[in-house]
Amino acid sequence: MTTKTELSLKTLIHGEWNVSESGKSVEISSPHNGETIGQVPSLSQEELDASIKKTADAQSAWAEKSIQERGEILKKWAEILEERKEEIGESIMLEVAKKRSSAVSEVSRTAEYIRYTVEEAFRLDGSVKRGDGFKGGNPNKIGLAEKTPRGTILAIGPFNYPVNLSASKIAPALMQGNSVIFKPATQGAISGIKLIEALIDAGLPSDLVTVATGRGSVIGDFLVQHPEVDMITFTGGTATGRHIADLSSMIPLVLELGGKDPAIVLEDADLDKAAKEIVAGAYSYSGQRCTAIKRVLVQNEKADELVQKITDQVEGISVGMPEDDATVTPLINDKSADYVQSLIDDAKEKGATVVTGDKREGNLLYPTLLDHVTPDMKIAWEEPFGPVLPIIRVSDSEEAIRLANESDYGLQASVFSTDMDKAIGIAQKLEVGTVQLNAKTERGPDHFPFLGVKGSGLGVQGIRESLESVVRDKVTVINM
Ligand SMILES: NC(=O)C1=CN([C@@H]2O[C@H](COP(=O)(O)OP(=O)(O)OC[C@H]3O[C@@H](n4cnc5c(N)ncnc54)[C@H](OP(=O)(O)O)[C@@H]3O)[C@@H](O)[C@H]2O)C=CC1
Ligand SMILES: O=C(O)[C@H](O)COP(=O)(O)O
Repeated sequence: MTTKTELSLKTLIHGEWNVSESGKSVEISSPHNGETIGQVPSLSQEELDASIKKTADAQSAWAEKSIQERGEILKKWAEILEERKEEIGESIMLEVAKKRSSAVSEVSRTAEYIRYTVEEAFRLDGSVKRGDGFKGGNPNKIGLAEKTPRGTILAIGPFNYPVNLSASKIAPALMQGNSVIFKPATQGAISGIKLIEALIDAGLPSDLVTVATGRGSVIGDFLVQHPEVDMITFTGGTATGRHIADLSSMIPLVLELGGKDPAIVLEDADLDKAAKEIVAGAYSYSGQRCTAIKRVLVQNEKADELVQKITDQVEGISVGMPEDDATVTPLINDKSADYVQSLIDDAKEKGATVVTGDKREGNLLYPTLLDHVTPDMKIAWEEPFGPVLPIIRVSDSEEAIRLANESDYGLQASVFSTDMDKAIGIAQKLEVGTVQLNAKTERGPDHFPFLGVKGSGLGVQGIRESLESVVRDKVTVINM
């Protein structure tokens, strides 16, 4: 069902589907075969400015609708996405070279996310306080602390989950009565437009969303600093996140950024289980997941055995094209592949052993396992976003904890041990958002809080947490 016809897509601007007034567009090609899939409008600052104002103006009427009415539209959105999952999945597959089955399941996962968001929003309430709860306070004062929308939310998504990580920002924002400026990743923008088409088809008033297509390097700073933007929720690289944090002023930010998740394997671990989880965690979607396992810290005594078990599995990973449902597919672009290759080359020059892989065809990198990686090598610290896993051998759990925490990142970590007390003790010392005991690092289930510390982020996502992030308190005091 691969679409060979080029699409000339319109974006949602001024409440209508349109191209850019300038006639400019950005061409989108498939990472795995270079074929042009289509063009998305490259919007100018003037166009964006007018559309953002219109979207901001539409917000108060939306907030006045009942939560039931908003929920009905979002539930319909989920239903349409489920109906269109093959078509939208195809688009994800072509745009970001994600294997077909994962691309389709990303759409179903998104529909579930939206449904849960609607249900969870019904359960969130404000609070009532009596004035005499504070010493010297007056019982005749009753404070009603309601949750009110922040206004207009700028949602910026990454390429690797162009539908799921966009909807997981847009759905909570709309459900809570906000309007949305959606900046999709350019590589992923076609899928992002299809996501919003489904939303408008579900009955959302079209001026409530502006889809800000165009390169982030051209329009990003303008969007981030726009005075009508009341909050930014962003997923992407740490450098971009820091840049956004520096530019924006006096507005709340939620940032989900990069990671360098370690898998700590203790001498008493079940090595078969650890190897299976580590391989799935490190190489799925070619390692292009913020939550991918990006280094293994294993105790010396068990390192040889673990490396052998991991190698056996890595050599069985399917490598190829997303249409064939291969696990490892070409990376998002040549630049990314060059960077991953440079990390491999640096490690080799400094004495690491290539156990398997280190083979490249254009931007297709074969799954690579590096052993005897040491802290002087870049790959011990930098985030590759590709299918390469470094093994760092450690003498004890204290060294593993120290190396884990010396990272600039702090998204997730895994601890493999059959001694739960010991594993929990280590988990408590790790400076990360989430620790997985005896399992790979991953975001789901999606209603769990999801956060990174240090260079991995700011604020919390998850369903309840995302809903809470897009509202603020509004207090009315009844003076009886
Ligand atoms: N912690 C998490 O939950 C996740 C983190 N990530 C991280 O994201 C990175 C890979 O994703 P990638 O898409 O390449 O990340 P980028 O940071 O390159 O881009 C993310 C988004 O930001 C936009 N952007 C670029 N410049 C600006 C700017 N100046 N102002 C505002 N927006 C801008 C991009 O637009 P454009 O595409 O047009 O450049 C894109 O929509 C990895 O580091 C990964 O770890 C990814 C997924 C999840
Ligand atoms: O972008 C990412 O990498 C995701 O947030 C991770 O999600 P996953 O763990 O479900 O792949």
